[in-house]
Amino acid sequence: MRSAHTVEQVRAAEAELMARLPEGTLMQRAATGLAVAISNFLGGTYGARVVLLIGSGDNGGDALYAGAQLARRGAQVTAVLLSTKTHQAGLDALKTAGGQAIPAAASAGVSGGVVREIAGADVVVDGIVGIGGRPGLRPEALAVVQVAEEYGVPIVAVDTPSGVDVDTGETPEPHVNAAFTVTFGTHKICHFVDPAATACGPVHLVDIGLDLPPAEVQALQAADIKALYPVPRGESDKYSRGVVGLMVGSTQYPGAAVIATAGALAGPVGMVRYIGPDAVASAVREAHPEVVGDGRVQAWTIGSGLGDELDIPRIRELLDAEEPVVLDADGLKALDDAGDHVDVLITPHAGELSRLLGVDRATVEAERLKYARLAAERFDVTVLLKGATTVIASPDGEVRVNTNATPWLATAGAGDVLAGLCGALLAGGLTPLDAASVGAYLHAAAANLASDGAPITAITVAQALPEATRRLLS
Ligand SMILES: NC(=O)C1=CN([C@@H]2O[C@H](COP(=O)(O)OP(=O)(O)OC[C@H]3O[C@@H](n4cnc5c(N)ncnc54)[C@H](O)[C@@H]3O)[C@@H](O)[C@H]2O)[C@@H](O)CC1
Ligand SMILES: [K+]
Repeated sequence: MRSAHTVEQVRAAEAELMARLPEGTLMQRAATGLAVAISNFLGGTYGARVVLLIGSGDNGGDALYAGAQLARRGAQVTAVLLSTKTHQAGLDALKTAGGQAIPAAASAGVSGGVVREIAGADVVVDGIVGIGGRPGLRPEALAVVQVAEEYGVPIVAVDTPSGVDVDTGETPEPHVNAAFTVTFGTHKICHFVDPAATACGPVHLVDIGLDLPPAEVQALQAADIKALYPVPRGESDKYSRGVVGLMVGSTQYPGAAVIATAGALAGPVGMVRYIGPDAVASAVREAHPEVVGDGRVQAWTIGSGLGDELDIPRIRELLDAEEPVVLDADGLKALDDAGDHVDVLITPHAGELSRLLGVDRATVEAERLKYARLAAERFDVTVLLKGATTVIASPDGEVRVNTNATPWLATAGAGDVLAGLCGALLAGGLTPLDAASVGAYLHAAAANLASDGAPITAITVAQALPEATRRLLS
């Protein structure tokens, strides 16, 4: 499991550890991890040209000490100082190791010397701000970052890409877009939650020995998902494995029923029931002869592709009943904020969540964590907010993210597969939070297998689910 902590939690853990260690130990640990990551990225240090962008705080200190280590191993290192205040001991270490430092600005804009240094660099190190930073870049920082972007020089973010909102993953202002990020002690929320997560690139975690409290946000990994998956036991039969009922698709969108059913059949259940118009039920049985009609179920998937044919009173009855429900797409129109919905998992994309909450879509996309949490609290449901990184928020405040998706998964019907699969996982006995976590992970894993760098369709994702599950469980 990967854990992300808040700035406040990290600061407290750092303070506690720093009090027990000789001064500067943590920063040296951070700088060494950073220097190793940069050296690996460059494929060696000798003769490499490294430019450090240095802000006023300890984030710059990390970059300066790492720069000193790289200089000692033969790199040509230049620190561009963005503030009148600089981490002095780090700067002294860099100079002692043979590095140089130059101020960023000339009287008008970035100095020609700085532009030449950046243009000729193999890598630029963003030590502008870390966890002490507010969102946005000051004009002089923005100007040098733009020079690096213009010349296509990869930027390594120290701890966090400067300019992002560390605790929310929001990017309301200009920020660094990193080729990769090297962080210390634990992940921060911006590493997991988009849009900031995208700005981080791959994130390398350097252990500096922090003793941390429970995380604010967790990203489950393959081993965690494997441990949650409801594998049938010797004594299981088709009923004890769980039966899921699907109330999805319509004469308007019969394909949604076929696709969601394919997702459910690839889940851990023993049986799938389909409830819908006769013509759609025939199409479902033609594609999947094993599907049966109405009867007792352990969980429902409701809503994908219902179009205008949704029966809101009937859906509300099922939401209030004992069996857990996955509520997707058009079915979300039946959700109200009265009643007990703790066994309900909703699977909106940003547009659907924006309609539920009465805010515009761009706002939800910009503040995904906030609105996923808000909806979980307001409707007393677990929310799976779809996107490049999926945010899953439970009504008791627990938050998980899923980060293994491929952009190829943004294809019509993919959400129907996910809804069917999550319903099967609920019927298999998982809690809404775990069903959402396992469902999002396997859905993305199947998409990666099906795609392998090429376009995919929803059905091919559903068809790849058994292989993705096999690889997970083997
Ligand atoms: N103290 C230590 O021993 C350790 C520090 N660490 C490093 O220290 C960093 C935190 O250092 P600091 O607390 O000094 O804070 P930062 O270096 O993140 O920020 C420094 C200062 O920049 C100014 N600032 C805020 N927003 C800005 C913006 N948008 N543009 C320009 N300037 C802005 C503020 O005055 C802020 O205090 C971590 O991110 C990490 O890189 C880690 O190495 C772990 C150990
Ligand atoms: K940074």
